[in-house]
Amino acid sequence: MPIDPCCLADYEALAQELLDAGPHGYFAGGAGDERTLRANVAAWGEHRLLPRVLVDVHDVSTATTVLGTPVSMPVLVAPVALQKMAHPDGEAGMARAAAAAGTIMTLSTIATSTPSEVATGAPADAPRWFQVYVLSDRGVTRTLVEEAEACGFTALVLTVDAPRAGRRECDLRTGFAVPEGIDMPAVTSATGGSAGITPAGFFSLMDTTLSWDDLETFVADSPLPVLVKGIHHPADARKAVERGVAGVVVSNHGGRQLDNVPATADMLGPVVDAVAGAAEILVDGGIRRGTDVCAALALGARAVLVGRPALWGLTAGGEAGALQVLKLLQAELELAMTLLGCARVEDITADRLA
Ligand SMILES: Cc1cc2nc3c(=O)[nH]c(=O)nc-3n(C[C@H](O)[C@H](O)[C@H](O)COP(=O)(O)O)c2cc1C
Ligand SMILES: CC(C)CC(=O)C(=O)O
Repeated sequence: MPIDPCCLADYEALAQELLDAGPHGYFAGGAGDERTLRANVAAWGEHRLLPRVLVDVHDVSTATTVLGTPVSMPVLVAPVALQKMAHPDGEAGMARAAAAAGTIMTLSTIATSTPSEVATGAPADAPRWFQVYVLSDRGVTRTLVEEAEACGFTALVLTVDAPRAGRRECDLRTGFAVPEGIDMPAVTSATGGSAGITPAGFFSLMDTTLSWDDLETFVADSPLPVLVKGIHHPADARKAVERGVAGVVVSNHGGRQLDNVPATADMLGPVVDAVAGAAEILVDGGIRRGTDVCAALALGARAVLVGRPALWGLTAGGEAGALQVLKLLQAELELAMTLLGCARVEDITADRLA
């Protein structure tokens, strides 16, 4: 790496230097005018933190649990497609980095590795989640989910905010298509090949009829806990909980789907209130600092996920780079907790918001 990155933005700059315009635009870009993409980052900064002093902070721990699973910190790796396009280490490298950091990695349906390749390429006992896109060819989805269950993934994350791709103008400008040699097994199973496919191409595989009844059946049939990802409206969070989900991920897909929706920092509180403790609430979008993690927890999230930051680390240094990013966020979180007067994650409550 050309410089010693000292914050996540440094990794972002490194990733931009290393990637061609097409892949960079796909990874970095958002929908439309990218208002929501920018708002996601900015809005965490609007929730100001209010320290309490003279608290014993000689021994601060970022450890917590998510759905009962112990993790080193309330920061998980979000599902991100096409990771071998960032670095040959791909999803297995990301899974090893998450395991080394003591946290959970979520594997995308549109990954460049199968669930079993990831499971064999990373420590067997590390917790991993599998993100589910329901494709029109439901047999492809079922086979992938069964493979993930068989090789030890511990939860399913059903993404519900992406029946089509948002209007991603970076991809239109660069004419982005998946480069030769990058295979997505799910796409290949559904179509016979994945060379040269565009974002519109892979989104055309989605089952756009997906409904609340499907969610109910999916949860009832799943041997694993199910989280639903892409919830914006508090009433939808309640409906998901009524159908038995174990967790709700407040997410606008990193500003990549419908532009002009609120920042996730602003959607979180109403969802927390609506769910009232009946399921764990996670949030993603724009988390770039340990202080952002503190704000999310103070607003009632159990944990956050990071998408692009982990990808910048992977781009910059493969598995080692992704691990550095996760460790950096953990160190920032530990420092923020110390200065906020919170020795334990459960001490980060609404009382610490200005
Ligand atoms: C390049 C890229 C690919 C993504 N692929 C998926 C995916 O396959 N499945 C999914 O549920 N979300 C996907 N997401 C959304 C992320 O899981 C997450 O919601 C988002 O990145 C969070 O915002 P952040 O990047 O600001 O952390 C993707 C995001 C990016 C940036
Ligand atoms: C391959 C896509 C379906 C992945 C995705 O969710 C995205 O690009 O945001």
